Order: sequence, then structure tokens, then C-alpha cells
Amino acid sequence: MSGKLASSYASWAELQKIYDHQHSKLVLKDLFAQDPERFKKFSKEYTSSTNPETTILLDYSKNLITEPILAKLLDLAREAGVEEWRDKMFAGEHINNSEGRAVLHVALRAFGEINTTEEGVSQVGSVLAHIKEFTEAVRSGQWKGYTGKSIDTIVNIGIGGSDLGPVMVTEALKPYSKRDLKAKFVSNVDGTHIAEVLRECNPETTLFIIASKTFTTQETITNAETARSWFLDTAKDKAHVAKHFVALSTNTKAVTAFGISEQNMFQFWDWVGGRYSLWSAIGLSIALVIGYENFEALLKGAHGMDMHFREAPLERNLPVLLAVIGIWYNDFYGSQTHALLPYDQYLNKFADYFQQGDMESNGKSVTKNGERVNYQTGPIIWGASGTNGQHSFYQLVHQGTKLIPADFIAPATTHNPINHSKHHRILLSNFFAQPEALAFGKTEEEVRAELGSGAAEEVVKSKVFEGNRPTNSIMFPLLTPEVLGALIALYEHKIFTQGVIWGINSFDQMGVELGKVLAKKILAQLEKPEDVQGHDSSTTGLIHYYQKWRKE
Ligand SMILES: O=P(O)(O)OC[C@H]1O[C@H](O)[C@@H](O)[C@@H](O)[C@@H]1O
Repeated sequence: MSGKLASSYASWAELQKIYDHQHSKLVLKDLFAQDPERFKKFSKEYTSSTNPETTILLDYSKNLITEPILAKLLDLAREAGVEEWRDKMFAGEHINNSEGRAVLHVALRAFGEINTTEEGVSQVGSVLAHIKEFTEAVRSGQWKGYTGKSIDTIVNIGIGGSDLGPVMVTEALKPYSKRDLKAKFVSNVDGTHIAEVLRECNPETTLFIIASKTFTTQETITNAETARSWFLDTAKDKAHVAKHFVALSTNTKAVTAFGISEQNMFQFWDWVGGRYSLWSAIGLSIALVIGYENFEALLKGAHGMDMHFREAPLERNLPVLLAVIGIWYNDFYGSQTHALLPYDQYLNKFADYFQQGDMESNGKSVTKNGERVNYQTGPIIWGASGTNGQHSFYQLVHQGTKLIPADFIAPATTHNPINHSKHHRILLSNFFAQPEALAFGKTEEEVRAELGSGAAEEVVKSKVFEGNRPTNSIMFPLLTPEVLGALIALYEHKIFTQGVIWGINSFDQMGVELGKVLAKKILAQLEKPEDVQGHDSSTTGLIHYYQKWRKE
């Protein structure tokens, strides 16, 4: 994050040389055959120092790397100053240079262990206490709606970082949820989203959580206003809003202007990036669903991974290992994407979550010094939960023309051991089989032997799997709140490490602004055809069609 071009480092040039000379010789089948200790050498276990059950295994042996290549990749991390920038982040230095802000989501889960004078850090504990008190009141039924009934439905209204984290975590930790408290999420400005959710809500028993760091986001404010008028249609008296609306924000002024009292506002600070905010007040819906104790366990899990990232030597540092291996494919092999493939239905929003986490952080093309990069930065993140993906896009991953590095993620134990865990054994057999098939493939000889001598040539060819497709496998005993916290922090720090190496600012998101500004301008022109000014012929033509066809 020094702002230097990654390609200016000596180790970068050396890696390029290694790639040019060796990549055709990096064949997983041979690498495994040559070294029976390969798994042992290229896998690491992280275990929390306070809870031995919070443990994560990273097996990175099925990657196109050797010990010298990995050592060189770690040299690159050192040369780029990953350790120094990591320490600056934890110290609260303003490493988000374009916005002049600290990056301290780690302080939200440190329970006082982060030493910084940054404003707000000392209040983290009192916001957590507020969350605890409030969630307990709602979950126990003590918090009453305007007609004296308890809350049975919460609706989180937010978008981007104010939606995706709560959505992903409440889904992932469903086994810990209070099943009689329904949680719903509205994000899209498309009225269909809120209309469908409100159809299932009762104004007397619904609590709306307006989640917006800035409290100016058009989608969220529009949805919040609609929710408020829907509520007031029945409740009538504005005074009742206090029992049914709370806000999670950094913007007290806008929250109170909306009509939510400061008492019902949960504060956070500008050093929490939207996509790193589930640990903050934005996690209120999570705490309501899984209970405060479990929310705290989630934070502790992440904190444990923070300590590992801070203290473990780079050779044993899980986030750093994931990061540098990712760079090897992204910048030297030319891979454009990275797949996240959790073999756990509860993690079915994991890839969606890290689409924002990774792509909004590292989707940049200038360095912190404003220089255009001459290499690839953040990959396209995508994925789906196993085994659904296998019956959809895995064909391309196995036999297509693209190299798609992928992370396979799975728990050893399921929360739903139906039929003596029969489902889970089948699921995991796929989790083990896919990386094996991707790595080792199937040769023409093997296909011929299987099909017999009369097989048509084109059929033989179509059944060959080249293999040599790299994967990481990530396993843990059970998806608990602590393990999930550690897993999310693992990826957060991977993203951080890559951003430092690429010399970019991973903590701003200027790229989402232009579209927003143009949409505002167009909104003011939608009424009359003659108002449509200042656009290209395509945009003008499209708006004119809308004006011709719309009914209302
Ligand atoms: O919480 P807010 O302020 O409503 O922002 C919601 C989202 O808006 C933009 O898309 C970006 O800035 C995201 O990072 C952010 O998460």
C-alpha cells in the first residue's frame, strides 16, 4: 500500500522469470509424485489461542507452486511492506489516503485490545452494550410495539455493506437463530423488494432497522420512507415510530431528521468501511437473530484471526498465503477470476458477500500515488454452494479454456446430521473429489482404456480432462459463530495483503459514484421527452422508449 507499482519490485521481476521458465513444468501430478510430503509441507492449521474448537485447515498443496516459488511470493509480500502496512492498520494510521481515514474494523472485535487514539474506538464497548441490551429486550419479548405486542419480525433496510454482511451471516448461522423471530432484508430500490417483504409483515409486530453508514444512500432512504408510511398508514401517530424504527449509522443528524431518536440509534464511525461493517452496529440484525452471546463469539473468532495475521510469520500466515497464491495466478498466469465454492448450504451467500468485499476493495487501476498500474489487480469473485455449482458451471472449470483458481470450503460436521449424516458424507465426498479431479484430470490413455478400442476419436478427446487446475481446500470442524468470524477475517486480510502488494487503496470505493450522479440527473428528466438533455443517442433513445411505454 506504499503506492509503489508492484511491478517495480525485484521479486516481481524474479517471479516473472520463474513463470516464464518453469510454468510449463509445474504439473500437479508430477509435483505430488515427486514429494510424498507435499500435503504436509503445503497445509497449515490455524487454531484460536482461546478456543481449540475454533480451528481452520488450509490445504494449498494443489497449487502450481514449489517451495522456491512460494518463498519468492513471500519475498514479494515483504518487499511490498505487507508487515509494515498491517501494523499501520492496527495502529490506526490513516492508511485510506484518498479519504484520509483510518481502517479499524479490527478494533470493533478487539474488546479493547487495540491501542489507538482514533475517535470512537473507546466507544466500541458502549455500543456493544447497547446492542446487548436492545437485542435482549426484543428477543425476550420485553420490547413492545405500539399496541403492546412483542416483535416477531425484523426488517433490515440497507444496501451493499449495510445488507450483504447481515444477510450472509444470518444465513450462515441459522442453526443458532431464534426461529420464531423472522428476519427479512430489503436492499433493492426496486419497489418490488419492499412490497413483497411488507406483504408478510404486521405493523404491530415489525421492527425496521435502517442500516446506512452515510444515511444518504438513495435506495435505503427511499425504502425507509416507504416503510415508515406503510407503518403510519396503520399506526397513525408519529410517536409510535420510536417503537418500530431504529437506525444504524455514523450520521446522527440525518437519522434524527428522519424521525428516529438518538436513543434508538446505534453508532459507528467513518473508520469502518461499509464492506467491513458487519462487526459494527450494522451487525444489529445478526445479534437479534442469533443472540448477543453468539454475536460476541463471531467477533471473538475474527479477533483470533486478526491476532494470527498480526503475529504469525508470513510462511505460516493463512491470509498471506491465500493472498500471494492468488497473486501468482492473477498476475502471472493471467487468471481473471477466483471462485469461492462452499460445500455448506448455510454458506450459500458467502461468494455474494465477498464479491463486494473483494471487488469493491481491490477493483482499482491506479496506485495510492495515482499511477496507472501495468498489471492486473483484483480478480472477479464468484461462486455458488456445492453441489449446485457442479451441475451448473463446473463443466467450464474442468474442461473450458480458462484457468479458474478456486477455494473449496467445508465443515467436517453438519448441523443437520439427517440419517446418520448420510447427506453430509455424500456432500463431502464431492468436496474431496472435485479438487482431486481438477488437479489430476484424466488422460487420453485412461479414457481409451475405459472405452475400448472401437471408440470414436472425438469421443475420446471429449472425455479427456487436462487437469492441473489449482485449488485451495479450507476445512473446519463445524460452522460455529467463532469459526465463521475467523473465516471472514481470513478473507478480509487476504484482500488487504493483495491490496498492499498491488499498491492500491483497498478502502475507498470511488467507482460506485459516477453511476449514482448520472442516475440523479436522469431522474429529474424522466417526466417529459423534451427534458431529456445532454445524453448520447442511445441513452436518450432508451429514455424516450420508457416515456412512450410506461403506464404511470
Ligand atoms: O451504508 P451506506 O452508507 O448506505 O452505503 C451502502 C453502500 O453504498 C455504496 O455502494 C458503497 O459506498 C458501499 O461500500 C456501501 O456499502
